Amino acid sequence: MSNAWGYGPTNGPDTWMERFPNAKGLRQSPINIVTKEAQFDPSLKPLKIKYDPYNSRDILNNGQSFQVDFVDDTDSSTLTGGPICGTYRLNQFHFHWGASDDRGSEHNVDGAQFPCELHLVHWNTKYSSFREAADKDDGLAVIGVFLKIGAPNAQLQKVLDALDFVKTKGKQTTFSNFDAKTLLPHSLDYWTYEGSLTTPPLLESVTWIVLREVISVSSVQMAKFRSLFFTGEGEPQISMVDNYRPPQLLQGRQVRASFQ
Ligand SMILES: NCCOCCOCCNC(=O)c1ccc(S(N)(=O)=O)cc1
Ligand SMILES: [Zn+2]
Repeated sequence: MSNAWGYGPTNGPDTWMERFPNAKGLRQSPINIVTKEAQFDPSLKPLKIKYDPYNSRDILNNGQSFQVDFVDDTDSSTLTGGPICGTYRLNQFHFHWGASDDRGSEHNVDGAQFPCELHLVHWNTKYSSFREAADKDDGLAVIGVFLKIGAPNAQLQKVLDALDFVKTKGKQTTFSNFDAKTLLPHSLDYWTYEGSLTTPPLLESVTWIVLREVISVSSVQMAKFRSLFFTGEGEPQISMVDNYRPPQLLQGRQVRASFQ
């Protein structure tokens, strides 16, 4: 397993194309969003987000990030409207962050990086499961939310308090009754483009929906993210930081805006 992909000097994003040919695909993510080149599309609908706290299940350190998993066997936590057709179910959310506050997000805006980026991952219910949807052109929709250094975020703190129990790879613990909607900013204005998973297998199946408005996170809270480890219990500790893929080529894709 030593050749597993990761974010280190020998298994990081620049090596991924060796085992995951999608890395050289034409709809890879993340990207740098050049705001002046994003075209307002009046046909884009408002996002409709309905999350039921009852569906939150557990929190897991998967060795690349940590994720909060949701029970997705009913349509009780869904994304509809926006650029997508049909109903997509919330499967999990997770984050990407840096070793310091000057980097960490995957998408950039006009060349600027944020210290952290939240991804809420949804799958198209025209397919029978996340796994079946994961490699379809219209299989997944991910909402990206930037975190900016500012006031402490009380809703985020509920997630961060659980990190003490999932410090190392493979650890998980129950995480119930969490309302993911409380992590969203007031405005649901967004940019959208066709892209991919930002980690191997880099499947080109994601409609990206990146929110324009940021949510806040304090520097102390960012230090909590950095207290996790990529490595498993009993292994030499490697801090879980800089778990982000840099921006990829646009390859002629259009980024649309839901706002003027
Ligand atoms: N293992 C072969 C089949 O793979 C199925 C899909 O990959 C499953 C694991 N990866 C993910 O679920 C997954 C989900 C979201 C993102 S991201 N960062 O693009 O939001 C990246 C990865
Ligand atoms: Zn992600």
